[in-house]
Amino acid sequence: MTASFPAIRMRRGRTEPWMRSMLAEHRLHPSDFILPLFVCAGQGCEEPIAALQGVSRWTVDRIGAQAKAAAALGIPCVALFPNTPAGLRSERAEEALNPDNLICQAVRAVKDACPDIGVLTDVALDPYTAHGHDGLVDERGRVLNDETTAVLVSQALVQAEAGADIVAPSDMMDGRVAAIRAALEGAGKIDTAIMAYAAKYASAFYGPFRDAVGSRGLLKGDKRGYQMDPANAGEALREVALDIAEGADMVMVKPGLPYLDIVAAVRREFRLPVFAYQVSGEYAMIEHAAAAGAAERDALILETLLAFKRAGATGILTYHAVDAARLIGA
Ligand SMILES: NCC(=O)CCC(=O)O
Ligand SMILES: [Mg+2]
Repeated sequence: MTASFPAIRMRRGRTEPWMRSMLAEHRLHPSDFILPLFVCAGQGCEEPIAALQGVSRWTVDRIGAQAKAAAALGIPCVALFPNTPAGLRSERAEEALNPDNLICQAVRAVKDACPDIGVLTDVALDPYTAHGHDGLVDERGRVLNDETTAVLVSQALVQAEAGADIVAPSDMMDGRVAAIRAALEGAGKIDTAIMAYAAKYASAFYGPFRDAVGSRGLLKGDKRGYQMDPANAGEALREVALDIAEGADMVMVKPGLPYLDIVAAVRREFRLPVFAYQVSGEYAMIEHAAAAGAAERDALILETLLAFKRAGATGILTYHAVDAARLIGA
């Protein structure tokens, strides 16, 4: 017999839906997602965010219902972000330490409405500074590392005290994970976890988020003095190794899709949960592509999210979490 047929027919595994389902190496589940929620001042309000079509800011009295709806879909955790009123933003971000600020009120509201969902809060000063940077700045406009870390420690404690389950330093200061861990232990907050934004890149994909939290136009200069250079991969592994050594329970890579090589490398190198943040610009690209008729929205959502799983992500922070959980229908 002549070998006039392919020795191996890969297509046999693709013939029928049941076969494809049986052989799938990765799949999406609602428990893969963390839903970011934006909080605004006021009462009884939903404020649609123009730059993030389909995403809104919610007042504290309405945030609990959003978390409840997410939990009902099987989403295990929400990430809360405040749009601090302009009058409360300052050079030194004092409002970040107010135990009754928007974020603390929102944490309590979510916990009241839905005790079973996890609450993650961002530790960084950009929603509270008048200059839009994640930390305190010197007279030349450079972000001060150790002075900022001291404020971040207090901010993390205030959030943990309000009930945050996971504090997520997103500032990229050196040494802040160790300082926050030590302070949490000292305060008896031994179960408050730290998800370190370990490899956060200085990215062009954050634009719509700055609208969402009201810091667009405030930023003086850029964040390249503390966030990572998109040119670098090895440096990301060093950042992750440091955050692990300092006591991070889980790490994050951000943005998401353009940095899947980093997610995959972190997964290969380390044995701890690694999350990816599909950021606002990625969300906007999908929404705009779908609105322009370039591609089918639901398919884009599911394919991009599945790509994170394939790369090795434990979970994904995504503004599409609710849509995706509905689409999966698990
Ligand atoms: N610390 C949280 C973010 O910076 C989010 C960025 C985005 O969604 O563009
Ligand atoms: Mg670092």
